[in-house]
Amino acid sequence: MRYQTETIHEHGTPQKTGILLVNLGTPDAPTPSAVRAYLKEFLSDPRVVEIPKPVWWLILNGIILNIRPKRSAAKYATVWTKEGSPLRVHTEKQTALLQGYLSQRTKAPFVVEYAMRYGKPSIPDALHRLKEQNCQRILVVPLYPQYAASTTATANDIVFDELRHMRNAPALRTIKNFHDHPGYIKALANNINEFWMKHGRPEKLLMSFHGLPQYTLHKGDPYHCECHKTSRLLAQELGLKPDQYAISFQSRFGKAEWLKPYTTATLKEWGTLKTKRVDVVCPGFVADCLETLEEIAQEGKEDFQHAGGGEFNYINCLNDRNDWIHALTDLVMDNLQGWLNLPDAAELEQSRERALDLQGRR
Ligand SMILES: C=CC1=C(C)c2cc3[nH]c(cc4nc(cc5[nH]c(cc1n2)c(C)c5CCC(=O)O)C(CCC(=O)O)=C4C)c(C)c3C=C
Ligand SMILES: [Fe+2]
Ligand SMILES: [Fe+2]
Repeated sequence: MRYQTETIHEHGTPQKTGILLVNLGTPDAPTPSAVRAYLKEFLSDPRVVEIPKPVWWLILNGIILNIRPKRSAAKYATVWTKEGSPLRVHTEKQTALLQGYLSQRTKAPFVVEYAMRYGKPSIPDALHRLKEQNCQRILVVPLYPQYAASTTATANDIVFDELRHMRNAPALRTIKNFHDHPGYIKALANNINEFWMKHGRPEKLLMSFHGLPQYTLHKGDPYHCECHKTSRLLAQELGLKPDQYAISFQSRFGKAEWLKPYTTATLKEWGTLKTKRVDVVCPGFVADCLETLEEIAQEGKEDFQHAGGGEFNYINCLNDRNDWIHALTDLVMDNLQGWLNLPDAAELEQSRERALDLQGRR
């Protein structure tokens, strides 16, 4: 009786749990037209740009989409790989690895899919794929350690919107953030320590996070505080004293003030001070992308050294590291409490029979 409704529709097939990893999205190709389509979707999202629609529409279509696609495409071209955009390549690997790690941890049937908030594969398509594979429970995992309305919340919006149109909608859980998850912090520290084991320690470690407009802090985004907590925990794990590291915010977009200090300003200042060696890590990104490989590893290095700085190293994101995928598996398992005892196929078949009897259909 417990599974009456499902059994009529699902005909005794065992239910599965779906895990949906969501990242930001990336263009299909490093070309102005592909970048334009991507930017149009991204920058038309009112969760990302909070300027009244008519005004923003004119700026976006009149100026930004005429200038930025060409410039950004040239930047994308410098980081593009044979397999495609780094963000997509890493997210695909993370998806496949998580599927494997979960099946080692538990016998419960899982399906792991990934989606991009902008571009492909879309969140609605991924949700339908999960439903087709009989996932009646879905855990959404936005791959942003620190929560922001412009990243985490907008990904959730699309999920919720899609479920509104489903007759037999799955149960749904979302992960808000994991900025202080011990496994995530430990994986970040291991990654940095491994780099230092090979190359020695820098004079300064810069922890650079993606920026946000400053008004988001006053409007209530916990993002700024969560970035600070991540950096504090990471410094603690690495045994760094306050003068050995700093936090900064990168990727400023537009004319408004963004969270400070800016990454470029910090790197230029450290260059001017003749800092001998700086290592930069980007803990807010779990996968390398344009913002890390081009903006930090290339432009950041140039900013620092042009101002007079010495050695510059960019330390890669967590990508497909074993300890990080284990941490992600832990995070997922922690959020599946009470969901793992799925009914087996025989049990479902029995209750289906009962349900059909009750409906007088046999
Ligand atoms: C990690 C969290 C991110 C936050 C927070 C974020 C906010 C944010 N971003 C823009 C504008 C742009 N971001 C762009 C690229 C980009 N941003 C993130 C992550 C966050 N953004 C990632 C992972 C990427 C890389 C995508 C890739 O394909 O590799 C871009 C596009 C590139 C460019 O033209 O510079 C823009 C534009 C805003 C306005 C914003 C918050 C208000
Ligand atoms: Fe961004
Ligand atoms: Fe950028």
